[in-house]
Amino acid sequence: MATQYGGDEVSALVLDPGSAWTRAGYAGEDTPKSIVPTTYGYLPPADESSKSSYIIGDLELSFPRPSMEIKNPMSDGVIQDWDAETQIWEYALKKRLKAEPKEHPLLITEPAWNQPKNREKAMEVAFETLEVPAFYLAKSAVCAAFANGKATGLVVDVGAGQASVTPVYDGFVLKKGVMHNTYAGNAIDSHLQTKLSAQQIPLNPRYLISRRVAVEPGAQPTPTLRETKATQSYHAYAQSRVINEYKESVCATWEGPGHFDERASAGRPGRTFEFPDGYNNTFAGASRYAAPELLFTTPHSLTTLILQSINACDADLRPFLYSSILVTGSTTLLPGFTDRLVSELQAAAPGAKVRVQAPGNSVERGCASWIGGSILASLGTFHQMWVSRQEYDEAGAERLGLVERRCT
Ligand SMILES: Nc1ncnc2c1ncn2[C@@H]1O[C@H](COP(=O)(O)OP(=O)(O)OP(=O)(O)O)[C@@H](O)[C@H]1O
Repeated sequence: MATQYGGDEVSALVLDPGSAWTRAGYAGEDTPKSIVPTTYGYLPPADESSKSSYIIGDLELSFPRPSMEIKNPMSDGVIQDWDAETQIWEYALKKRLKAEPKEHPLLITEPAWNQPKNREKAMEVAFETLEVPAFYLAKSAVCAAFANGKATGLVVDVGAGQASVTPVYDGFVLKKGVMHNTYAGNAIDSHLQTKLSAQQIPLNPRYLISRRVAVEPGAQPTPTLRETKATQSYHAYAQSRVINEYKESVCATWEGPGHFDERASAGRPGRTFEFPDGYNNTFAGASRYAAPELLFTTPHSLTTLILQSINACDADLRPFLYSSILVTGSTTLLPGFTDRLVSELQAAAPGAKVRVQAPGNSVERGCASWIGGSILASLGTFHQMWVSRQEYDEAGAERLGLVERRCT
């Protein structure tokens, strides 16, 4: 479906920058065609006459390069390094999607806690660098609600860098109820890394292995390793990829009621996993359930975040929010997550009618913000909402006011 813009029918572009993945595609489509890691490689200038360069993309990061450092332009869900982020946007839109941003309006999603200066900067990059004809910033949580056919609800998003809770009412964020913290996928990964190292599992990443030798379950692996000049940050990045695979294949959330119980989990089946260097074993009990516990047991657990968010909203809205919780973000794909969330909330708010909606399909769960942005930007009425290039040019020093006024 195309968006009416300036009398012409052109599809808008939709860009959803996340801390793990930057998703891009055409409005009206079901899924983003371009999904690029937000983590990138940085090559410093070799000498005074050369320039630094950015290495972007899964494949490009599958092997180390001398002096390439691995970085991430985001912190706290918010863009900090605009030079790098701009390169990632250009890569996602031009190289991967093969789109020409000059010809399409662009909708970008943002977290509900984004700061005005950062919003202005996103608009500046869109108009000045990507040279788009029109631009809009939409709240990720509002988009995630739309993707699930809702204009009102409590959006609980657990991704890589952060977990957030955002009340959405009639398509608008209720700002006083926005809560977020960093207990999400990356925090689970760090916990797993500590535990796996304590078990003497070497976590050799793929790039290091020149030959793998089959070993018995639980035996130390005996691969032939390559000599490389990988930086420490590249090695850590490559290890984090292995931990991610382990987590996604082995880990689960203890579904409750109550916290993870070592004895109760004793009869549960384990999961077999083989590391790239050949180490393999069947992992059960704490190896599966302990790390995801941190979502529910830290002082700032997801349950606390949700209660704080609901209690910050008007009392007459609270029952409705309890009964329209929507979970999104790929960390919520951990088996047992939704059951545990329901059980924790029922225990913490007895009497409240708790209902949690979680799309079954992993793409819908991970890409909900993008999908909602795709729906929003393809609505016939949306063309009235875009900030046009003319408005941007005319606003001059008032650009901050323009983005704050128009992209509410
Ligand atoms: N099947 C799975 N089980 C558990 N965790 C998963 C699964 N699939 C992906 N993840 C984790 O989800 C996180 C990525 O979440 P998501 O896809 O929502 O990214 P994002 O939108 O870039 O994140 P953020 O919300 O932090 O910006 C990673 O930590 C990844 O390991």
